[in-house]
Amino acid sequence: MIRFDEVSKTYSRKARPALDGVSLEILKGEFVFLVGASGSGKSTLIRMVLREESPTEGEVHVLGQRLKALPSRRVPFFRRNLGVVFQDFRLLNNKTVYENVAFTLQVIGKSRGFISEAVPDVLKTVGLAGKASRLPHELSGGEQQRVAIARAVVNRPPILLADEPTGNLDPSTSAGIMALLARINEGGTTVVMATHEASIVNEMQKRVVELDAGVIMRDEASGSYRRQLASHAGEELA
Ligand SMILES: Nc1ncnc2c1ncn2[C@@H]1O[C@H](COP(=O)(O)OP(=O)(O)OP(=O)(O)O)[C@@H](O)[C@H]1O
Repeated sequence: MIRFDEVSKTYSRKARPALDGVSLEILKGEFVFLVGASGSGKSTLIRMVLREESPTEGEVHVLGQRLKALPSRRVPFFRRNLGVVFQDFRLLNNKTVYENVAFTLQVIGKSRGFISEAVPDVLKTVGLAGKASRLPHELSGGEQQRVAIARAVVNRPPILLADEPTGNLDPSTSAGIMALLARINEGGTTVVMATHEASIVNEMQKRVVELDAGVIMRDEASGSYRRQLASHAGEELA
């Protein structure tokens, strides 16, 4: 689904690399947390999957496509396969919940009939069936993030990328968003989520890829926010 082969990224020649020799394979249907300190390269990795950034060295493959070989004019079409959610929701503030979700489908040329079925369906999935005509400012933060998730998945992309999707939410609202992401993942969507929130990662026990200064220092099939020592089962390292 997603493969990084020895990928490095240096934004400017003087700076240290944001990613440094990263090799990684993410399979269909996986739920993967990207963790690591601020500046460790999580967002850079996500932006590379979207082909918003290109590697300085190495190759990125997404859905069988070698991204380096993808012509720029085909990038918008390629991105239809990728749902994206950010910390700051990025909704269109003058459009209703319904219009925010419908808009993405209009842009890619879906028929009115398709849109009028798909939008109520996905709003129901994210728990916003009764709020279709609200404007974003009439919603709580958690509800706004649900709209953003609805918009990201309405076209049923095989991959959902989430960059700190719970970063602006309180713990109980975050738990609801994580339950929603888990449900979307159970439907077969591959989810890659960058986060700083230890409790969420510890709770979910999914694959954890930890970056440190652009290097993968840990990749566990079912892990916690911090590396666990086998001899100290259950006890976290500081
Ligand atoms: N557009 C850019 N131009 C120059 N340097 C950048 C750019 N984007 C990121 N960097 C640098 O690359 C490194 C990795 O940044 P990145 O945003 O990928 O980290 P992160 O792990 O997502 O951090 P955070 O958790 O704070 O979002 C940092 O040193 C950052 O300053």
